[in-house]
Amino acid sequence: MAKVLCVLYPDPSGGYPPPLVRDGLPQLEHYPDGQTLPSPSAIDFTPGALLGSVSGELGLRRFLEDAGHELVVTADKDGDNSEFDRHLADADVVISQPFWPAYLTAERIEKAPNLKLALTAGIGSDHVDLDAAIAHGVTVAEVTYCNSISVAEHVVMMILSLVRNYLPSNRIASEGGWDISDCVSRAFDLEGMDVGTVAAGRIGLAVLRRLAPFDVRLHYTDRHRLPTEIEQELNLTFHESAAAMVPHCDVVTVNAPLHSETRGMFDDDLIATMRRGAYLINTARGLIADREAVVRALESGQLAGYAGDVWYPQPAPPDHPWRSMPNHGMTPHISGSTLSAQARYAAGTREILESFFGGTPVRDEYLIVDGGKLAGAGAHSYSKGG
Ligand SMILES: NC(=O)c1ccc[n+]([C@@H]2O[C@H](COP(=O)([O-])OP(=O)(O)OC[C@H]3O[C@@H](n4cnc5c(N)ncnc54)[C@H](O)[C@@H]3O)[C@@H](O)[C@H]2O)c1
Repeated sequence: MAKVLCVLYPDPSGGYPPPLVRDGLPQLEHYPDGQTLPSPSAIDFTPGALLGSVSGELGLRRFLEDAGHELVVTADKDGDNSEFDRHLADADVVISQPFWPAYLTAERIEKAPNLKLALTAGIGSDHVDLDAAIAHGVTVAEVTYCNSISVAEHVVMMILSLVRNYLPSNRIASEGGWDISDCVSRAFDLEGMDVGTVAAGRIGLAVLRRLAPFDVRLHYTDRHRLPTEIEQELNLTFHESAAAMVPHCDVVTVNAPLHSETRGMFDDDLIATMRRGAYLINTARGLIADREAVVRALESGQLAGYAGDVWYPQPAPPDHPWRSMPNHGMTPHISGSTLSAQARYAAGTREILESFFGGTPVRDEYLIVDGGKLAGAGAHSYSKGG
């Protein structure tokens, strides 16, 4: 029987469970491109409940224990003496969410001789050293599409928040003020702007689709070009690279995975080629943007705003400069962990575990690494040497 080690974020400060805000969730039929929703044999949770924190256990305990497996759930993931490290030594499966990532470094994979499956309850498996997983025959899987639309909605929200100067204006209202000049001296309409996405995969394309009605000019770059019908439908301008695209944009959104080609992409040099006063929204991964370069660009006014929910490391330390830089709209890593998304990735996690323990193939679109190489969604979207 297997030992499943699951790393989740801490419970709410007010205790678990938090009060239910709404009754149930809307029913979806399938994902926008027709991909089937997660399809485990059953679920042992109520959709809409908080599943991603320690006491939520992704709704997995009954299923795993009934099958005779051991489930260990912890939020204690960092430092040499963490509970995660102690249990990793004989774990067969590690489950982690990108919001509170258990960094599966090469050293940690080395110390986990039984490890066969690293499962991301969410999307984005860069917290796993993929080269080490390849070398050690560890399968890496994630719940592809589970929160792509959740993130796309968040991106649209943050673009509008920055361009219209929403957050400072909300603060002024909350604090009893009526300083209209202060609110509007940084506020613009999005209409007519050039908006570009670095990557037009599930999230990037969903952002483009959602922005089209705003009467903006849409741009994208991706290593896979979109079908001509989609380019024509959305009137997209394709660019060969991010470097070729960003000088033409007022707003840039980053929606690519973190790997060798994207690490540190938004550095001083690339940001210097952007339009003065451009906005940069990064909900992909913190390390795609150079931490200090972003701060410098906001301080100089080269960027008018930066927003996102991804940092490095996570959780970010209290003195991380992105917490205090000017004109930012940062949040903790939340965009892909709405209660709606949690229901999908908890179900998808169970689906992957059912395949893994049942000896049937994990859906190809869920695979990042398998059989000692990049596979499935991983082969499409990642490069080795991340
Ligand atoms: N903030 C969050 O909560 C959150 C949630 C989900 C995903 N994400 C991040 O967003 C990423 C994308 O998610 P998705 O669902 O759209 O995945 P996806 O696999 O559908 O799309 C990724 C796209 O990136 C493209 N790409 C890869 N390398 C590139 C490069 N060097 N230049 C340009 N394009 C490149 C791929 O061709 C693909 O089209 C994830 O890998 C993850 O890092 C963040």
